[in-house]
Amino acid sequence: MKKVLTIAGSDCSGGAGIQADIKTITVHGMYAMSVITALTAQNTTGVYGIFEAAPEFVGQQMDCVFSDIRPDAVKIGMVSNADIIRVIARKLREYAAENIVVDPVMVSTSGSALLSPAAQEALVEELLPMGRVITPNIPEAEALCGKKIENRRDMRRAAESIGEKTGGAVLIKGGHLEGEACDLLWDGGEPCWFIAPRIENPNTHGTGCTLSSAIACALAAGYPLGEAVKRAKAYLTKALKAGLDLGKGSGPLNHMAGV
Ligand SMILES: Nc1ncnc2c1ncn2[C@@H]1O[C@H](COP(=O)(O)OP(=O)(O)OP(=O)(O)O)[C@@H](O)[C@H]1O
Ligand SMILES: Cc1ncc(CO)c(N)n1
Repeated sequence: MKKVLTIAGSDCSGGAGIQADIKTITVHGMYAMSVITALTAQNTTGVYGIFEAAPEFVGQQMDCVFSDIRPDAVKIGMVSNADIIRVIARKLREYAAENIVVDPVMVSTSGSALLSPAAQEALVEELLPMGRVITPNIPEAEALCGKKIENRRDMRRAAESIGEKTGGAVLIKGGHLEGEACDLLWDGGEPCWFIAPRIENPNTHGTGCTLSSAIACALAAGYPLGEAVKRAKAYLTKALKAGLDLGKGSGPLNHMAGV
């Protein structure tokens, strides 16, 4: 059985973060492991509290995972502070982790900041260059390239500029633009578009977490990056289309509907 590790924050409401990742990995028929960087008190209406893990404890969790059950792929989500980011980067290097997908989580779907400015800098310097692919959404891509993104042309320019900075592939998710749900993968050559119809479903809590863990699963299964993104997007689209409607705000996906 393939093993996939998620390094992320806990979402007690179950739709994003560690919980979304474990559900996604499990329905892909893979063995899920988790290194928890922070506990969040959140639900479909917002993030109300964040309790960060001590950096040494994040390191200890990584030692326990890598020294025993080596992951075939690693997904990184919310990492919250610079010291945690540095420990994660050091341990990933120490264990020569493979197939790393970094979702540079900065803001929640509900608009709350999940990353401090100092942590943003550490993320860019230390963690993004380790990713086989990084998966910013539109506001995150804007923060990373310092320019506004309003259309597909802007997405293309941003992907190239971010990719040149980090040295790896970039998938910019277009969920926050209007019209079709277009994501752009840039891996050094001609960019590749992944286009799905926009689903009229306001319940999009955890779409980004779910997509990045599904990409990690496909990489663990041995698919090349383009195929991994294609499969992950198909999974995400099905999970969104299933039309689960829970909570008072932007609700979660049906992770079970995707496979
Ligand atoms: N209404 C929608 N219909 C179809 N696909 C969507 C829709 N909204 C988002 N997506 C897709 O979901 C994936 C995640 O994109 P999105 O831009 O929502 O990420 P995100 O903001 O990081 O997510 P989150 O912060 O909610 O976890 C992308 O593949 C995007 O195209
Ligand atoms: C813990 C966590 N990670 C990521 C997101 C992004 O949606 C969230 N809301 N919560």
